[in-house]
Amino acid sequence: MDAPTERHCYKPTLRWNPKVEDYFIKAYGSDHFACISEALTFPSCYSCIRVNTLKSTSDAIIEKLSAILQESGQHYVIDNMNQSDANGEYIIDCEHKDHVKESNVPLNSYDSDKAALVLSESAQTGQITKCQLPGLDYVVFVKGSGPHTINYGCAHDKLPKEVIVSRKCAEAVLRGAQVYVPGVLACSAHVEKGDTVAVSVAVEQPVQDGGWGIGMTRGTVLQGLQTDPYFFERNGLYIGQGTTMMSRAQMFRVPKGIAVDLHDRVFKLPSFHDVLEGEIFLQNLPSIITAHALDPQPGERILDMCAAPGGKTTAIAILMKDKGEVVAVDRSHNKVLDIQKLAAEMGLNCIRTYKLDALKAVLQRSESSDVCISPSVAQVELDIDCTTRTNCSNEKATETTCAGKVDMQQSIWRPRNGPGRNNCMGGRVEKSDGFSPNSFDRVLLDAPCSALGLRPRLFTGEETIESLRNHAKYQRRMFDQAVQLVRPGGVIVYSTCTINPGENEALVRYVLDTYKFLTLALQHPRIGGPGLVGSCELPDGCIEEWLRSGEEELVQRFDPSSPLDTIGFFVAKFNVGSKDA
Ligand SMILES: C[S@@+](CC[C@H](N)C(=O)[O-])C[C@H]1O[C@@H](n2cnc3c(N)ncnc32)[C@H](O)[C@@H]1O
Repeated sequence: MDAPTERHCYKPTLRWNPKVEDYFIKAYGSDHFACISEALTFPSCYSCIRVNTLKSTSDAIIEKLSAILQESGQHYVIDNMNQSDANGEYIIDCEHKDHVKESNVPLNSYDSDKAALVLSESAQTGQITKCQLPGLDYVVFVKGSGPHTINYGCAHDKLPKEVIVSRKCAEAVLRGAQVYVPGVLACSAHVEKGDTVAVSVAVEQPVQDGGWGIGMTRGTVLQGLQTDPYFFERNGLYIGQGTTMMSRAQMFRVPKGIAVDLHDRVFKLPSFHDVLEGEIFLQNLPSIITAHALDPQPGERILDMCAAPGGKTTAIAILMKDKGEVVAVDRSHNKVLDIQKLAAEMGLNCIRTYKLDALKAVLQRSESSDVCISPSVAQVELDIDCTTRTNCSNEKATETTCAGKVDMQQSIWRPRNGPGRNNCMGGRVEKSDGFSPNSFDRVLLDAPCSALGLRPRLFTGEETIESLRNHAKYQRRMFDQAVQLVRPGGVIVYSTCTINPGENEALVRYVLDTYKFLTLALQHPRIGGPGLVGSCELPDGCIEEWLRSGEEELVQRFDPSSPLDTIGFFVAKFNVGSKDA
């Protein structure tokens, strides 16, 4: 067999909107941005698992996972998970991270040395390791490997049979998933069950109207010729080789199932789909650290403003030992059901879920009375809001003012057999009209964002300067609601999974300039890097202000090209002073 070709390899290049690319180059410098852009196309080389400490322990989970991995015959590199380099910096051993050293991204001076030390200790235990950072021993890492070079068996006159998958499918496959039927876009002719196929991905290309698109009909027959759709565009976009689980005809006839068993992968990452349900949750390290930074205490009342699917909600509830109240809201009905399902799986009772637009999270009061009235006075919604109050262990005085009217409504609407798990009636999604001002001890705003930190990403061209600005406006309006809902003396944590400074440092600037009673707070643990200081001129001439000197060490910016090898993420924590000042 011939050696792998330039075509049959994994060397993707991210396509950015040119103005967005210019903006990021101004923000990061061209070398650093090139590293970030490259890192985004790779998955992290380890899986991060949060253990539900109310049901199990890290040691028990490590034992169970080892047994599961051994049984499933999944092949992993069983060498050092993490190691410190000569400077004592925290390096996760990963073959594709060569560019990390070139990028010279500084690790922050806070906990990075400690992280290096404790994580290098954990390296000695092998493939599955417990996080040694103080307070984070409920986090377990499982190492993967890659990128691997795959020999697709190309000879001069013979090309492999092929399957092309959608970008979303490929991004999931790079994280360890299988190739499922709905993700398959095209396949070679005469493919039968059991054939060996090379799998590549079709990434959006510029189209005539100036946008981006996939000009391929699902079910396209590939001839192995240069006239095949996306032939040249797929150079360097091969993600693995596998065995078909069904014929070509079936792939485009059946609605579901595994289409290709991808046994030779560019990245080998363990798949924990449906494994140890309720005992563990697969979660990015920065997300775990965000819940930790909020520092929720048992008995407190916490608001998670954009909560679905509930990763951080459940992390918060566990940190509170399931004591107190975590109010988890999301604007999507189905996503609220996801939070309920996760809370039930994890056996958490302190979580109450609501469908609510976070932009309208502050309850409106009627001018003529002290009674809380929603703009759309829906009876069932009033009842629901008050069900929470009657069950709440740490009600706030402001909320008891509704009691008279509430009792009446409850007698009409309360279901006979009472509320079920998490006070959700039989999986129903309850609507909320909002919450009283100053009624939460802590608020988490894990804002919807451009998600330009998620990994792996094979396309980013859809974001424009305008769309980035719209995300930022939306986040500010949400933050305005958070400020009203948190009590004086409370805490707000803001986070995003984007590398866009406009949604991160610029939000912090807006907050500190607008609300003088908010101050940036120290976060524990702090292993992310410093924030960006200064300002940047946008293409339309507007100046975007970021952090001021001294503020940068108070936020955590997780750089995807840094040795921590996480997704791109940002966390800011604010202490809330007296609102009268
Ligand atoms: C970044 S995700 C949250 C992830 C979640 N915190 C977790 O850790 O599992 C953002 C969420 O915000 C929700 N969202 C977007 N706009 C919203 C709005 N106006 N009100 C409430 N939720 C909203 C989306 O439905 C999405 O589930």
